[in-house]
Amino acid sequence: MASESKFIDYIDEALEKSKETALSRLFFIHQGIPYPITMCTSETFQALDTFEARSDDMVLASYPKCGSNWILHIISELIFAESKKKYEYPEFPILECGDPEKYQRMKQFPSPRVLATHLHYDKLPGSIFKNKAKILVIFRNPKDTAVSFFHFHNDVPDIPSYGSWDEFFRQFMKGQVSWGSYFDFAVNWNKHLDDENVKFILYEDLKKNLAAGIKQNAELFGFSLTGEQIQTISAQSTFQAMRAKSQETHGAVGPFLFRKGEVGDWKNLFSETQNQEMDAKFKECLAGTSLGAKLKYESYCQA
Ligand SMILES: Nc1ncnc2c1ncn2[C@@H]1O[C@H](COP(=O)(O)OS(=O)(=O)O)[C@@H](OP(=O)(O)O)[C@H]1O
Repeated sequence: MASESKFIDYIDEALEKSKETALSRLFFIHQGIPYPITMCTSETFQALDTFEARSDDMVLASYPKCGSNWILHIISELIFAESKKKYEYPEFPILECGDPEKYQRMKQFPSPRVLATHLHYDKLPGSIFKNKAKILVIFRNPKDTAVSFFHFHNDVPDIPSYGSWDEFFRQFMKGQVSWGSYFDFAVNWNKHLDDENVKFILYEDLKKNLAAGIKQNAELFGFSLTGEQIQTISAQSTFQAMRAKSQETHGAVGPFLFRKGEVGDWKNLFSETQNQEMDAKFKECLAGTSLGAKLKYESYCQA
């Protein structure tokens, strides 16, 4: 039965498709990047070229498992605080997921529209830049990102599982997971973090100081909120608060999506060899870069 939430309906449909999909058949490649056939189609990618961004669209760009649902929640609370109207997602918020007609329907949606995406920078529709939509780029340290990704596959009963953490790690390092390589995604974004209309936020910073992160997001998207409103949103955006409501907000997958919400969980899975391999990859791709410094790798991945 269809629920009241488009969000939950979409997730349930994707889970239903996942049940019949073996890991070996999960991906299709579009412009060199693997995407899950349960969420993306080449027809939708083709239609995405016709998507017209607006200058007041709020674009949330992240690699999977870096906290997009957290930021989506914060943004909808910011909209609620200012408009007093609950922000209902008229479509599943990941821009590249859904049926090809979604971009036609989106033309009718009132502003502001909130669009999340896991697309790499160079795969984003050109109208986002042409029409100067604001983009918030969310990053999380690669070790916790990989661990979160692995658990999502292996904990959710209907999503194809990997044989072991070691197998997942090998595929993650090769970029043969949904939405491709974390490191390609990062290298691509590294050149654009100082572009006009682009702001960066780090999962670990948000975790350390939620109120400051919420304030920063509010400023980027032009919300003027009181300190009290920021505190209220902070209380509703903690991991515990979001996990407690996750079934209501995200359906059956909720408790798996809001799994642990910690920094440093990688220490429970990474072997010494895997640590060395990822440290070397980080060095090769990001050492000495602006994003490399912003990720605070020594603090979050080596301490
Ligand atoms: N409020 C809050 N505080 C701290 N951490 C949070 C919060 N909300 C979501 N999360 C954690 O974000 C991870 C899921 O990331 P995404 O939402 O980007 O996942 S997805 O790619 O859209 O499937 C996933 O990380 P792990 O718990 O490590 O698996 C979520 O728990």
